[in-house]
Amino acid sequence: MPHADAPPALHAEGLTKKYGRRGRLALSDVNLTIPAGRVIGLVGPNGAGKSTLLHLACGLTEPTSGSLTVLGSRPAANASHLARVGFVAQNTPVYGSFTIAEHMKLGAKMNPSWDPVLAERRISQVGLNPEQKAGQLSGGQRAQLALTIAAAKRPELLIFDEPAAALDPLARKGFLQNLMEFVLELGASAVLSSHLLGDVEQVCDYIIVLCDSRVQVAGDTRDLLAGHARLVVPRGEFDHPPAGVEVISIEHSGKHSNAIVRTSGPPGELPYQAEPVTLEELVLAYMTRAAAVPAARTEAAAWGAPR
Ligand SMILES: Nc1ncnc2c1ncn2[C@@H]1O[C@H](COP(=O)(O)OP(=O)(O)OP(=O)(O)O)[C@@H](O)[C@H]1O
Repeated sequence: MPHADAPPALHAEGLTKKYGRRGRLALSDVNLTIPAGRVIGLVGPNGAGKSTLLHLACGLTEPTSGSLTVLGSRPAANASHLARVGFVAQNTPVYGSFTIAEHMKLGAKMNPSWDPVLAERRISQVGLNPEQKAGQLSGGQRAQLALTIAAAKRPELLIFDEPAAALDPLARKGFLQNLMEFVLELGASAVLSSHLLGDVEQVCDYIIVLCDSRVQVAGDTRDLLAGHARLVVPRGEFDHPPAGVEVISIEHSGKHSNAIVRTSGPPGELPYQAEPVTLEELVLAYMTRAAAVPAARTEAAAWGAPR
Protein backbone atom coordinates (compact mmCIF):
# COMPACT_ATOMS: atom_id res chain seq x y z
CA MET A 1 0.00 0.00 0.00
CA PRO A 2 1.27 3.54 -0.72
CA HIS A 3 2.00 5.87 2.23
CA ALA A 4 -0.94 7.93 3.45
CA ASP A 5 0.95 11.08 2.38
CA ALA A 6 1.84 9.65 -1.08
CA PRO A 7 1.09 12.11 -3.91
CA PRO A 8 -2.05 11.39 -5.91
CA ALA A 9 -1.74 8.89 -8.76
CA LEU A 10 -3.13 11.57 -11.04
CA HIS A 11 -3.93 15.25 -10.48
CA ALA A 12 -5.38 17.42 -13.25
CA GLU A 13 -6.28 21.10 -13.14
CA GLY A 14 -8.09 22.70 -16.05
CA LEU A 15 -6.58 20.03 -18.28
CA THR A 16 -7.48 20.72 -21.90
CA LYS A 17 -6.33 19.02 -25.08
CA LYS A 18 -7.10 20.11 -28.60
CA TYR A 19 -5.59 18.30 -31.56
CA GLY A 20 -4.36 20.82 -34.16
CA ARG A 21 -5.32 24.46 -34.35
CA ARG A 22 -8.83 23.79 -35.60
CA GLY A 23 -9.04 20.17 -34.48
CA ARG A 24 -11.53 18.50 -32.20
CA LEU A 25 -11.51 19.30 -28.51
CA ALA A 26 -10.57 15.97 -26.92
CA LEU A 27 -10.44 17.07 -23.27
CA SER A 28 -12.01 20.18 -21.84
CA ASP A 29 -11.20 21.70 -18.45
CA VAL A 30 -10.69 18.40 -16.63
CA ASN A 31 -10.21 18.69 -12.88
CA LEU A 32 -9.40 15.44 -11.09
CA THR A 33 -7.53 14.12 -8.08
CA ILE A 34 -7.16 10.37 -7.93
CA PRO A 35 -5.60 8.99 -4.76
CA ALA A 36 -2.77 6.47 -5.01
CA GLY A 37 -3.42 2.78 -4.36
CA ARG A 38 -6.69 2.57 -6.27
CA VAL A 39 -7.83 0.63 -9.33
CA ILE A 40 -9.51 3.25 -11.45
CA GLY A 41 -11.98 2.58 -14.24
CA LEU A 42 -12.13 5.22 -16.98
CA VAL A 43 -15.39 4.80 -18.88
CA GLY A 44 -17.21 6.72 -21.58
CA PRO A 45 -18.43 6.45 -25.16
CA ASN A 46 -16.26 6.36 -28.29
CA GLY A 47 -14.37 9.60 -28.81
CA ALA A 48 -14.95 10.77 -25.22
CA GLY A 49 -11.26 11.51 -24.64
CA LYS A 50 -10.21 8.43 -22.64
CA SER A 51 -7.12 7.54 -24.72
CA THR A 52 -6.18 11.21 -24.81
CA LEU A 53 -6.20 11.40 -21.00
CA LEU A 54 -4.12 8.22 -20.73
CA HIS A 55 -1.66 9.43 -23.39
CA LEU A 56 -1.27 12.72 -21.51
CA ALA A 57 -0.62 10.76 -18.31
CA CYS A 58 2.15 8.81 -20.05
CA GLY A 59 3.70 11.93 -21.57
CA LEU A 60 2.94 10.71 -25.11
CA THR A 61 1.22 14.00 -25.85
CA GLU A 62 1.24 17.49 -24.29
CA PRO A 63 -1.75 19.40 -22.89
CA THR A 64 -3.00 22.43 -24.81
CA SER A 65 -3.60 24.15 -21.46
CA GLY A 66 -3.97 23.29 -17.81
CA SER A 67 -1.76 20.96 -15.84
CA LEU A 68 -1.37 17.28 -15.05
CA THR A 69 0.84 15.52 -12.55
CA VAL A 70 1.32 11.77 -12.30
CA LEU A 71 2.69 10.41 -8.99
CA GLY A 72 3.49 14.01 -8.09
CA SER A 73 5.58 14.89 -11.19
CA ARG A 74 5.04 16.07 -14.73
CA PRO A 75 4.32 12.99 -16.92
CA ALA A 76 7.50 11.33 -18.24
CA ALA A 77 9.52 14.08 -16.53
CA ASN A 78 12.72 12.00 -16.64
CA ALA A 79 13.98 8.42 -16.93
CA SER A 80 13.29 7.57 -13.31
CA HIS A 81 9.72 8.85 -13.56
CA LEU A 82 9.20 6.86 -16.77
CA ALA A 83 10.26 3.73 -14.87
CA ARG A 84 7.54 4.36 -12.26
CA VAL A 85 4.74 4.14 -14.82
CA GLY A 86 3.82 1.09 -16.93
CA PHE A 87 1.63 1.66 -19.98
CA VAL A 88 -0.19 -0.89 -22.13
CA ALA A 89 -1.61 0.77 -25.26
CA GLN A 90 -4.95 -0.09 -26.87
CA ASN A 91 -3.49 -2.45 -29.49
CA THR A 92 -0.97 -4.04 -27.03
CA PRO A 93 2.02 -3.36 -29.32
CA VAL A 94 4.90 -5.84 -29.26
CA TYR A 95 7.84 -6.44 -31.60
CA GLY A 96 6.57 -9.11 -34.02
CA SER A 97 9.99 -10.47 -35.02
CA PHE A 98 11.26 -10.72 -31.41
CA THR A 99 10.71 -13.87 -29.36
CA ILE A 100 9.17 -13.61 -25.91
CA ALA A 101 12.59 -14.25 -24.36
CA GLU A 102 14.02 -11.37 -26.43
CA HIS A 103 11.26 -9.10 -25.14
CA MET A 104 12.32 -10.02 -21.61
CA LYS A 105 15.98 -9.23 -22.39
CA LEU A 106 15.01 -5.89 -23.91
CA GLY A 107 12.80 -5.10 -20.93
CA ALA A 108 15.67 -5.86 -18.53
CA LYS A 109 18.05 -3.66 -20.52
CA MET A 110 15.70 -0.69 -20.70
CA ASN A 111 14.26 -0.73 -17.16
CA PRO A 112 16.47 -0.28 -14.11
CA SER A 113 13.89 -1.85 -11.79
CA TRP A 114 13.13 -4.87 -14.03
CA ASP A 115 12.13 -7.96 -12.04
CA PRO A 116 13.31 -11.05 -14.02
CA VAL A 117 11.82 -13.49 -11.51
CA LEU A 118 8.36 -11.94 -11.76
CA ALA A 119 8.64 -11.84 -15.58
CA GLU A 120 9.67 -15.51 -15.95
CA ARG A 121 7.14 -16.76 -13.40
CA ARG A 122 4.38 -14.92 -15.17
CA ILE A 123 5.36 -16.10 -18.68
CA SER A 124 5.27 -19.70 -17.52
CA GLN A 125 2.03 -19.18 -15.52
CA VAL A 126 0.14 -18.03 -18.62
CA GLY A 127 1.63 -20.84 -20.71
CA LEU A 128 3.69 -18.78 -23.16
CA ASN A 129 6.69 -20.38 -24.88
CA PRO A 130 9.72 -18.07 -24.45
CA GLU A 131 11.05 -19.12 -27.87
CA GLN A 132 7.88 -18.13 -29.73
CA LYS A 133 7.96 -14.97 -31.86
CA ALA A 134 5.56 -12.28 -30.63
CA GLY A 135 4.18 -11.86 -34.16
CA GLN A 136 2.76 -15.41 -33.93
CA LEU A 137 0.82 -14.80 -30.71
CA SER A 138 -2.96 -14.52 -30.55
CA GLY A 139 -4.51 -11.21 -29.43
CA GLY A 140 -5.00 -12.60 -25.93
CA GLN A 141 -1.45 -13.93 -25.66
CA ARG A 142 -0.13 -10.58 -26.88
CA ALA A 143 -2.14 -8.82 -24.18
CA GLN A 144 -0.65 -11.18 -21.56
CA LEU A 145 2.87 -10.46 -22.85
CA ALA A 146 2.24 -6.70 -22.74
CA LEU A 147 0.88 -6.96 -19.18
CA THR A 148 3.94 -8.98 -18.12
CA ILE A 149 6.33 -6.40 -19.57
CA ALA A 150 4.45 -3.53 -17.91
CA ALA A 151 4.35 -5.31 -14.53
CA ALA A 152 7.97 -6.54 -14.57
CA LYS A 153 9.04 -2.88 -14.54
CA ARG A 154 7.57 -2.91 -11.01
CA PRO A 155 5.83 0.40 -11.66
CA GLU A 156 3.91 2.40 -9.08
CA LEU A 157 1.19 3.12 -11.63
CA LEU A 158 -0.08 0.81 -14.36
CA ILE A 159 -2.04 2.43 -17.19
CA PHE A 160 -4.11 0.30 -19.55
CA ASP A 161 -6.04 1.52 -22.58
CA GLU A 162 -8.84 -1.02 -23.12
CA PRO A 163 -6.65 -3.89 -22.00
CA ALA A 164 -9.05 -6.76 -22.46
CA ALA A 165 -10.98 -5.64 -25.54
CA ALA A 166 -9.52 -8.37 -27.81
CA LEU A 167 -9.98 -11.22 -25.36
CA ASP A 168 -12.71 -13.84 -25.19
CA PRO A 169 -14.76 -13.80 -21.95
CA LEU A 170 -12.73 -16.57 -20.28
CA ALA A 171 -9.36 -15.05 -21.24
CA ARG A 172 -10.68 -11.66 -20.10
CA LYS A 173 -11.61 -13.02 -16.71
CA GLY A 174 -8.11 -14.53 -16.33
CA PHE A 175 -6.43 -11.37 -17.55
CA LEU A 176 -8.33 -9.17 -15.09
CA GLN A 177 -7.59 -11.62 -12.29
CA ASN A 178 -3.86 -11.40 -13.15
CA LEU A 179 -4.07 -7.65 -13.32
CA MET A 180 -5.54 -7.51 -9.83
CA GLU A 181 -2.88 -9.89 -8.50
CA PHE A 182 -0.15 -7.66 -9.96
CA VAL A 183 -1.64 -4.52 -8.51
CA LEU A 184 -1.74 -6.16 -5.08
CA GLU A 185 1.73 -7.71 -5.42
CA LEU A 186 3.28 -4.44 -6.60
CA GLY A 187 1.29 -2.28 -4.17
CA ALA A 188 0.57 -0.17 -7.26
CA SER A 189 -2.25 2.00 -8.59
CA ALA A 190 -3.88 1.16 -11.92
CA VAL A 191 -5.99 3.11 -14.39
CA LEU A 192 -7.83 1.21 -17.07
CA SER A 193 -10.15 2.47 -19.75
CA SER A 194 -12.87 0.12 -20.89
CA HIS A 195 -16.24 -0.07 -22.59
CA LEU A 196 -16.95 -3.26 -20.68
CA LEU A 197 -18.73 -2.16 -17.54
CA GLY A 198 -18.81 -5.72 -16.18
CA ASP A 199 -14.99 -5.74 -16.25
CA VAL A 200 -14.84 -2.35 -14.59
CA GLU A 201 -17.26 -3.47 -11.88
CA GLN A 202 -15.17 -6.59 -11.29
CA VAL A 203 -11.86 -4.84 -10.64
CA CYS A 204 -12.24 -1.10 -10.12
CA ASP A 205 -12.81 0.67 -6.82
CA TYR A 206 -12.81 4.16 -8.34
CA ILE A 207 -14.70 5.34 -11.43
CA ILE A 208 -14.33 8.26 -13.83
CA VAL A 209 -17.11 8.82 -16.36
CA LEU A 210 -15.81 10.88 -19.26
CA CYS A 211 -18.20 12.01 -22.00
CA ASP A 212 -17.84 14.61 -24.69
CA SER A 213 -14.37 15.63 -23.43
CA ARG A 214 -15.55 16.37 -19.87
CA VAL A 215 -15.58 14.47 -16.60
CA GLN A 216 -19.24 13.88 -15.76
CA VAL A 217 -18.65 12.21 -12.41
CA ALA A 218 -15.71 10.65 -10.57
CA GLY A 219 -15.30 8.98 -7.22
CA ASP A 220 -15.07 5.91 -5.07
CA THR A 221 -17.36 3.29 -6.64
CA ARG A 222 -19.05 2.36 -3.38
CA ASP A 223 -19.65 6.00 -2.41
CA LEU A 224 -21.07 6.77 -5.85
CA LEU A 225 -23.42 3.79 -5.74
CA ALA A 226 -24.53 4.72 -2.22
CA GLY A 227 -25.19 8.34 -3.26
CA HIS A 228 -27.38 7.52 -6.27
CA ALA A 229 -30.75 5.81 -6.52
CA ARG A 230 -33.48 4.85 -8.95
CA LEU A 231 -36.76 6.49 -8.00
CA VAL A 232 -40.24 5.90 -9.38
CA VAL A 233 -42.27 9.11 -9.02
CA PRO A 234 -45.54 10.52 -10.39
CA ARG A 235 -44.92 12.09 -13.79
CA GLY A 236 -44.13 15.80 -13.42
CA GLU A 237 -42.94 15.41 -9.81
CA PHE A 238 -39.35 16.17 -10.79
CA ASP A 239 -40.08 19.11 -13.07
CA HIS A 240 -38.82 20.91 -9.95
CA PRO A 241 -36.84 18.33 -7.94
CA PRO A 242 -36.68 18.84 -4.17
CA ALA A 243 -33.53 20.19 -2.48
CA GLY A 244 -30.80 17.56 -2.19
CA VAL A 245 -31.94 15.66 -5.29
CA GLU A 246 -30.15 16.07 -8.63
CA VAL A 247 -31.86 14.32 -11.51
CA ILE A 248 -29.22 12.68 -13.70
CA SER A 249 -31.59 10.99 -16.16
CA ILE A 250 -35.34 10.51 -16.35
CA GLU A 251 -37.65 8.36 -18.48
CA HIS A 252 -41.41 8.69 -18.58
CA SER A 253 -43.83 5.82 -18.82
CA GLY A 254 -47.55 6.59 -18.59
CA LYS A 255 -48.31 8.36 -15.34
CA HIS A 256 -44.92 7.59 -13.82
CA SER A 257 -41.30 8.59 -14.30
CA ASN A 258 -38.23 6.53 -13.63
CA ALA A 259 -35.35 8.71 -12.52
CA ILE A 260 -31.72 8.09 -11.70
CA VAL A 261 -30.85 10.71 -9.10
CA ARG A 262 -27.89 11.84 -7.05
CA THR A 263 -28.80 12.61 -3.47
CA SER A 264 -27.04 14.66 -0.84
CA GLY A 265 -28.18 12.31 1.96
CA PRO A 266 -29.11 8.60 2.14
CA PRO A 267 -31.61 7.90 -0.70
CA GLY A 268 -33.66 5.72 1.69
CA GLU A 269 -34.63 8.84 3.64
CA LEU A 270 -36.36 10.42 0.63
CA PRO A 271 -40.18 10.28 0.56
CA TYR A 272 -40.10 8.11 -2.60
CA GLN A 273 -39.69 4.46 -3.44
CA ALA A 274 -35.87 4.27 -3.83
CA GLU A 275 -33.99 1.34 -5.38
CA PRO A 276 -30.21 0.97 -5.48
CA VAL A 277 -28.56 1.59 -8.85
CA THR A 278 -26.13 -0.73 -10.58
CA LEU A 279 -22.86 0.64 -11.89
CA GLU A 280 -24.18 0.18 -15.42
CA GLU A 281 -27.32 2.24 -14.66
CA LEU A 282 -25.23 4.97 -13.06
CA VAL A 283 -22.77 5.20 -15.96
CA LEU A 284 -25.52 5.07 -18.58
CA ALA A 285 -27.44 7.84 -16.78
CA TYR A 286 -24.43 10.19 -16.95
CA MET A 287 -23.76 9.22 -20.57
CA THR A 288 -27.40 9.89 -21.48
CA ARG A 289 -27.32 13.27 -19.76
CA ALA A 290 -24.07 14.25 -21.53
CA ALA A 291 -25.46 13.19 -24.91
CA ALA A 292 -28.49 15.43 -24.37
CA VAL A 293 -26.34 18.57 -23.90
CA PRO A 294 -25.81 20.23 -27.29
CA ALA A 295 -22.20 19.79 -28.40
CA ALA A 296 -22.16 23.45 -29.49
CA ARG A 297 -22.37 24.48 -25.86
CA THR A 298 -19.32 22.40 -25.00
CA GLU A 299 -17.37 23.80 -27.95
CA ALA A 300 -18.39 27.38 -27.11
CA ALA A 301 -17.28 26.90 -23.52
CA ALA A 302 -13.89 25.64 -24.71
CA TRP A 303 -13.39 28.80 -26.73
CA GLY A 304 -14.16 30.94 -23.71
CA ALA A 305 -17.55 32.09 -24.99
CA PRO A 306 -20.26 32.71 -22.39
CA ARG A 307 -22.39 29.67 -21.67
N1 LIG B 1 -4.10 12.26 -32.99
C1 LIG B 1 -5.28 12.84 -33.11
N2 LIG B 1 -5.48 13.83 -34.00
C2 LIG B 1 -6.67 14.46 -34.11
N3 LIG B 1 -7.75 14.15 -33.37
C3 LIG B 1 -7.62 13.16 -32.46
C4 LIG B 1 -6.38 12.46 -32.29
N4 LIG B 1 -6.55 11.54 -31.31
C5 LIG B 1 -7.83 11.65 -30.90
N5 LIG B 1 -8.46 12.63 -31.59
C6 LIG B 1 -9.86 13.07 -31.39
O1 LIG B 1 -10.03 13.37 -30.02
C7 LIG B 1 -11.29 12.89 -29.55
C8 LIG B 1 -11.05 11.97 -28.37
O2 LIG B 1 -10.40 10.80 -28.85
P1 LIG B 1 -9.90 9.63 -27.89
O3 LIG B 1 -9.17 8.65 -28.74
O4 LIG B 1 -9.19 10.22 -26.75
O5 LIG B 1 -11.30 9.03 -27.40
P2 LIG B 1 -11.63 7.66 -26.65
O6 LIG B 1 -12.56 7.99 -25.55
O7 LIG B 1 -10.36 6.97 -26.29
O8 LIG B 1 -12.39 6.87 -27.79
P3 LIG B 1 -12.53 5.28 -28.03
O9 LIG B 1 -13.39 4.74 -26.94
O10 LIG B 1 -13.25 5.24 -29.36
O11 LIG B 1 -11.15 4.68 -28.09
C9 LIG B 1 -11.97 12.23 -30.73
O12 LIG B 1 -12.87 13.14 -31.30
C10 LIG B 1 -10.83 11.95 -31.69
O13 LIG B 1 -11.29 12.01 -33.02
